[in-house]
Amino acid sequence: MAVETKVNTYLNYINGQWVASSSGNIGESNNPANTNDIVGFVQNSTREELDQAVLSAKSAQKKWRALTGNERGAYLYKTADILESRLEEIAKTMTREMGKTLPEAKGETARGVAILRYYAGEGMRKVGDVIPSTDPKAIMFTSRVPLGVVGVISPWNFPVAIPIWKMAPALIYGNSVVIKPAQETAVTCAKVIECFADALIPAGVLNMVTGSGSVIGQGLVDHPDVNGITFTGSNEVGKRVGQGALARGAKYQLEMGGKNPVIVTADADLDLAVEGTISGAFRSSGQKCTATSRVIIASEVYEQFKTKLLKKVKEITIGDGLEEGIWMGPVANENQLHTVLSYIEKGKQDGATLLAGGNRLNGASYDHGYFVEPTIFDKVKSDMSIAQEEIFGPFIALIKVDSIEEAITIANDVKFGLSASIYTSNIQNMLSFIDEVDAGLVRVNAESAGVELQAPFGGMKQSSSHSREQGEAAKEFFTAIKTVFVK
Ligand SMILES: NC(=O)C1=CN([C@@H]2O[C@H](COP(=O)(O)OP(=O)(O)OC[C@H]3O[C@@H](n4cnc5c(N)ncnc54)[C@H](OP(=O)(O)O)[C@@H]3O)[C@@H](O)[C@H]2O)C=CC1
Ligand SMILES: O=C(O)CCC(=O)C(=O)O
Repeated sequence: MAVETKVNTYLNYINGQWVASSSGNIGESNNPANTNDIVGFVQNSTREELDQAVLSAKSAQKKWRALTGNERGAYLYKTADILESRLEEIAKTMTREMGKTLPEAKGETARGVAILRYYAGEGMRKVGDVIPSTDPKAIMFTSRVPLGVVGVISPWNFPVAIPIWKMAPALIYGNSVVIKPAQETAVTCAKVIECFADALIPAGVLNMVTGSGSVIGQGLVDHPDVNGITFTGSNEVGKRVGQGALARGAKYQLEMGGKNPVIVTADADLDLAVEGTISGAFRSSGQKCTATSRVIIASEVYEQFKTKLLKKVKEITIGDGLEEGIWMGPVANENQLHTVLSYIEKGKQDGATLLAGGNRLNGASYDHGYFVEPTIFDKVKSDMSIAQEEIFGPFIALIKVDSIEEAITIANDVKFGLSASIYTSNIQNMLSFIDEVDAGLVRVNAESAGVELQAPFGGMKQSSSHSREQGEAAKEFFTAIKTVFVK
């Protein structure tokens, strides 16, 4: 619950109470479109608060798991209704806190509502199978039990959808939760938690502790009473989270980076491909793990595609995402800005040609924000760092190829394997791509970003811990299977 001051201060939510951190230390959450705008103050918490949250989650979980799935689902339905009634306000907070445009933020909040309803319904679906035993007098079946306390570590790029797609399945299957959201978007997360609190979720079942990744995030990873950790964020931190959880035998799930390719073949509908490239690469300022970052184009249509792409990129309006008519907002923070600008320099140094963008935007409404132009590099080789490393900004690399085989080889020539897309009208191209591309999400004649909540989501190679989130797949992580033999 917010404390009424001029700029609200957001508290931790522990054991059903909104409480300040004993550190007395609060941090500012700023608007990346205008850093003078303070969105709220959030707690920089200590390990003690984390311990209290885990303790209350542990004791509340026993009663929570004893409820029927239907009863747990009722809390999620109620939370969904409350979130829906606050959609506009929470979406605006999201735009102010991390920069994506208001229509995108509204879409994401609506997606949060839909995810809650999906998992509320999951409380009424089957949890096991009957398996024939070799003993004719026995019955054998599987059942599922919750893990216990689940730690959620979430990033700033989807501040409503990602926390919800982790918390909702954790809760419906009978786990209790401690969430540590990215400090960057802790205000938006606090508002989501308010919706659960207003739905009267029992005390201790859901807890939020804000603070730094190295203290609260690492604390969750190391805590002996946290039985499962679900993480989305960078590869570097994700690997540390996985290693920490593995070291003490906790279950873990990691969703990390991408370097997602779009292949454009000679027979593709080029207008459609350009539209999908622009949307996949530059929506949310390219800050999606599923964003397009490499465009691999058949030599026959390379120049034609490039001309159409350059024309379309010029139409992008950049500014404060709260303003009408703005298509692309700022990047989320100063670090992101520096990362993007440094890759622009690297691209030039490595010998690629800057085709469009490449600058931080200056002047009147841009001076207090982290605005960078949509950037396109030409003549990129697959071994250049701009073609290999996740940049997480409005940045694409164009690569020319002479065959579908070469296109797929280049598409796979990175350590990531999250999402991949192809634009083609040739069925054989489609089938080869679907079969051979290393990606957890394969998209044909559609942009690389775009996830449906009822389908499994996750990557191959270093994009994930090989697990899947969302849809029914979430059950695999948030429960443990028991095989039961009764005679
Ligand atoms: N796959 C994806 O969707 C995302 C990928 N990224 C990638 O990561 C890059 C950097 O973004 P950044 O925000 O720094 O990502 P991080 O991986 O640092 O942050 C993700 C989450 O992990 C937390 N965290 C940080 N350090 C630790 C730790 N030692 N132990 C446990 N949790 C920790 C963060 O907390 P806090 O923020 O409070 O420090 C945040 O909640 C981006 O440029 C992008 O490449 C980023 C976000 C999402
Ligand atoms: O593309 C999407 O909708 C989801 C992307 C995502 O999960 C992420 O960027 O972390």
